[in-house]
Amino acid sequence: MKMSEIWTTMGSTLASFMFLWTIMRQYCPYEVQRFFEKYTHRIMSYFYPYIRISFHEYMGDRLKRSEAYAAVEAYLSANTSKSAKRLKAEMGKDSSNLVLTMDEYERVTDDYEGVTVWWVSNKVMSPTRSPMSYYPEQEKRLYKLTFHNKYRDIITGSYLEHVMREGKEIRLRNRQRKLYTNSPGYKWPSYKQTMWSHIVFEHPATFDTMAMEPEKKREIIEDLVTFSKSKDFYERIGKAWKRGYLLYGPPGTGKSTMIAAMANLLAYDVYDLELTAVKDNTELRKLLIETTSKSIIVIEDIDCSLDLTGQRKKKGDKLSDDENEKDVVAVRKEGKEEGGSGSKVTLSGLLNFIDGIWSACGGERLIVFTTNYVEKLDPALIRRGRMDKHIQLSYCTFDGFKVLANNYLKLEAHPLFDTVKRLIGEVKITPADVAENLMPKSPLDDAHKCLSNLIEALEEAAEAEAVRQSGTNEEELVQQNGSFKENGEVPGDKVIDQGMNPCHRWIVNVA
Ligand SMILES: Nc1ncnc2c1ncn2[C@@H]1O[C@H](COP(=O)(O)OP(=O)(O)OP(=O)(O)O)[C@@H](O)[C@H]1O
Ligand SMILES: [Mg+2]
Repeated sequence: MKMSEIWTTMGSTLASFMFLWTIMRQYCPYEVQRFFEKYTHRIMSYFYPYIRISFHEYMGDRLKRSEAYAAVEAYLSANTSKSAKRLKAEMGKDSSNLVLTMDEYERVTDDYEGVTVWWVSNKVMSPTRSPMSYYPEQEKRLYKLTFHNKYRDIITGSYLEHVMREGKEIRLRNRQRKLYTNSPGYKWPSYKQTMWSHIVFEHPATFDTMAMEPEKKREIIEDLVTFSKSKDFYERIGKAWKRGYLLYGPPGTGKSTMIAAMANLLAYDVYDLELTAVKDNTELRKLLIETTSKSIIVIEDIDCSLDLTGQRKKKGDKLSDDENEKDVVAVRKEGKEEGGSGSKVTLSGLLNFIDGIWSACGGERLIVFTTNYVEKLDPALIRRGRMDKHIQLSYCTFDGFKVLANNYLKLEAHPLFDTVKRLIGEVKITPADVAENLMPKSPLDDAHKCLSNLIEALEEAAEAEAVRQSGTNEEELVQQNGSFKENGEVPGDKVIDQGMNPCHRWIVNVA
C-alpha cells in the first residue's frame, strides 16, 4: 500500500469519525463536549491531513449576523441543494417561491478546479451566560469547510473568494429591494436610528416596457451596466463610484418610469429624496450618509423642489462691474439661503451633496434629477461631471407606440398601425396619453377598439393643432395688417422705397 493511500484512508476514517462525532455531540453535556474536543483536536492535528474552516452565524456576542455565513449559505443553497439529501424549505422574499437550503448536519461536496471540498451544516447548543435567562440553551449555527492540506493555497485563496463573491451576488439578486423616503414634516424620535422610512420596492417597469427609441434605450442600458461593473475603473482614476443622470422632458414622458426601470435593471434600492422636507444642509448630509451602496438617489422635479434656478438675486441688488463670473455664481448661491420653501438647503449644499467628500462614502450610487424645465436650472447644478448624462424624454414616436401596443394589447402588427404611424408623426402626444388610450375601457373592448380610440384622440389633437396654428397665423396677419393700416409702416422698421416700382417695397429691420 502506497503512503498516499494510507493517508487518504486515515483521512477519510477520521473525517467519518468527525462526522459521527458531530452528530453524537448534541446528546453529550456541554462540559463533556468541550473536554473531548480539546484533546481529540490536539491528537488528531498530528495525523489528520485535512484543514477545516468554520463560518459561524454569529461571532462572539455580536448581534449582527455574519456576512461570511450569509454568503456561504446563499452559495450552498444555489450550488449544492441538488446534491444534498436533507433540505430545509423556507418562503422566498415575495412569498411566492420556496427557497431550499441544506438541513442541519447535512454534508455536501463541491468541486472547484479539480479539487473536492466538503461542506457540513452544523448546529451547536451553548448554554447562555445569564442564569436568569428563560432559555437554557442557545442555538448556534455554522458551516464547516473541510479540504486537504495540499490544496490550502487554492482553497483559502481563490475558492473562498469565489464562494464569497458568488454568495453575495446571489443574496443581492434575491434580496427584497426597498423604496426609501424622507417624509415631510415628520419628526424623527431620538430612538429611531434612521431618517429614512421605507417600503418594499416592487415597481414593474423595465426597459423592455419603456416606450422610446430603441437606439437611445440601448445606449442608456449600456451606460448603466458599464457603470455597475466599473468598480476597478473608478478606483483607478480616483473618482467616487457614482454617476449623475438628469432626466428632462414634458410631463408624462416617462421620467419616473425610467427611474424604476433603472432600479430594476441594476437591482438597486431607491431613495426618493423630498428636498422641501429637508431642514438644512446638515440634514441633507445626514440623509446622504445614511444611504447604502447599490442605490439610486432621486430628486424629482428639481426645479420645483427649491429655487435653484440662479435667478434669485433680489431686485435692486447690483453687482459692481469688476465682479467676475465666479462672484456672480457665489452671490447666486448665497441667494438660495433665504429659500422660499421653508427649507434652508442651498445650491452649494446640494452641490456638496452631489460631489462633496461625503458623497464618496458607500459607493455605487446613481443620483437622478428629473425636471420638466431643464432651462430653468442653474448650469452649475447640471454641468457634466455632476450630472454626467442628460437624457431627454420626449413625445411618443411610432417606435414608442409599438412598445406600448405590445405592452397593453399584446400586438406586434395590425392594419390600423399605418394610420397611427401617419398621425403620430404629425402631433405631439405623450406616451402617458397613448398608454391611457390603449387601455381597454370595458371588458368588451378589443385591440381594434383600443386602437380606434387612440386614432380618434390623435385626430382630435391634429385638429386642435391645426386650429391653433391657423389662429396664430391669423393673429400675426391681423397684427401685421393693423400696423400697416395705421402707420403705413412697421414701427422700428425702415421702409426703403425702391423707386422703380412704387408697389415693390423691401422692409429692412433696423431695430
Ligand atoms: N416612455 C414611456 N414608456 C412607457 N410608459 C410610459 C412612458 N411614459 C409614460 N408612461 C406611462 O405614463 C405614466 C406616467 O409616466 P411618468 O410618471 O413616468 O411620467 P413623468 O415623465 O415622470 O411625468 P411628470 O413630469 O409629470 O412627473 C406611467 O405610469 C406610464 O404608465
Ligand atoms: Mg414623474
